[in-house]
Amino acid sequence: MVIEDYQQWRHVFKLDPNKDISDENLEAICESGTDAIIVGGTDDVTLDDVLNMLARIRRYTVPCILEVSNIESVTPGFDFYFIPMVLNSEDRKWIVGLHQEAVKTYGAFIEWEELLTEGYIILNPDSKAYQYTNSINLDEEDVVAYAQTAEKLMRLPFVYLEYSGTYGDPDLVQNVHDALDDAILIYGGGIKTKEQATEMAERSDIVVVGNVIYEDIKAALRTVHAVKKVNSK
Ligand SMILES: CC(C)=CCC/C(C)=C/CC/C(C)=C/CC/C(C)=C/CC/C(C)=C/CC/C(C)=C/CC/C(C)=C/COP(=O)(O)OP(=O)(O)O
Ligand SMILES: O=P(O)(O)OC[C@@H](O)CO
Ligand SMILES: [Mg+2]
Repeated sequence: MVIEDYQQWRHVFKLDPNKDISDENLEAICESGTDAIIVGGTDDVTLDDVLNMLARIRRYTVPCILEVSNIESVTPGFDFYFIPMVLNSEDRKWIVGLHQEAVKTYGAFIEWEELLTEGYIILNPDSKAYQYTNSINLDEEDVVAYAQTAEKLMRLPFVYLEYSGTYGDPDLVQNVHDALDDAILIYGGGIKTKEQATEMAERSDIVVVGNVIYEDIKAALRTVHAVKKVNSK
């Protein structure tokens, strides 16, 4: 796979290693035409579950990424490793602390070109990810400034507006998109319909669809075509 391929991605499914999915549904997800599969979750992500997910997804040609949530569950074999830095966390460990520890311990074994950093901004106070990472509440100006900090000062390839579990504010997503020049804007959270997928695809670069896979597989699959139909970035 060409390393720059991700710059063209528009739609990604996120599979939680901690949740069950049938072979039939996994095949439908992998063969859906989505651009990539992210394996990731907030808590209880184990090496066994990650390895199992990787082996099952590798039966298909779709690119497969591990979004690292803890160091114990990292394994070779993924196309990319997405590394979240939670910019609005109160606790330095989620911004750079765990990362420094991982580099200190495993630096010699890391294939750096496989790692891509995501400037995470977590916006749903009720989500597990928000609570787990001690994130803080932001107004719109703060969000835009964090996004620009990620792009202009930290030069991160991705800014991730994370509404995990709830549908976000399209105007805010649009304003963040307008404020960015180079970073790829990822939107994730609460997409359950093709209309929502379209709305967020019009305002971001990559749309992530997660939980609905486990609730309504047909609705999840419909989001792929909806996103691919949107041209404007
Ligand atoms: C190839 C190989 C084996 C070499 C070794 C390479 C190596 C060690 C690479 C790692 C290098 C590195 C710098 C790692 C970073 C270390 C680390 C642990 C960083 C912390 C990352 C972080 C901030 C995690 C927080 C969790 C988080 C933000 C998760 C986001 C995902 C999310 C919101 C998922 C949705 O949640 P879900 O669980 O689905 O929630 P619901 O159940 O409510 O839906
Ligand atoms: O699970 P949902 O709410 O679709 O969110 C997708 C993704 O952004 C979660 O990290
Ligand atoms: Mg989830």
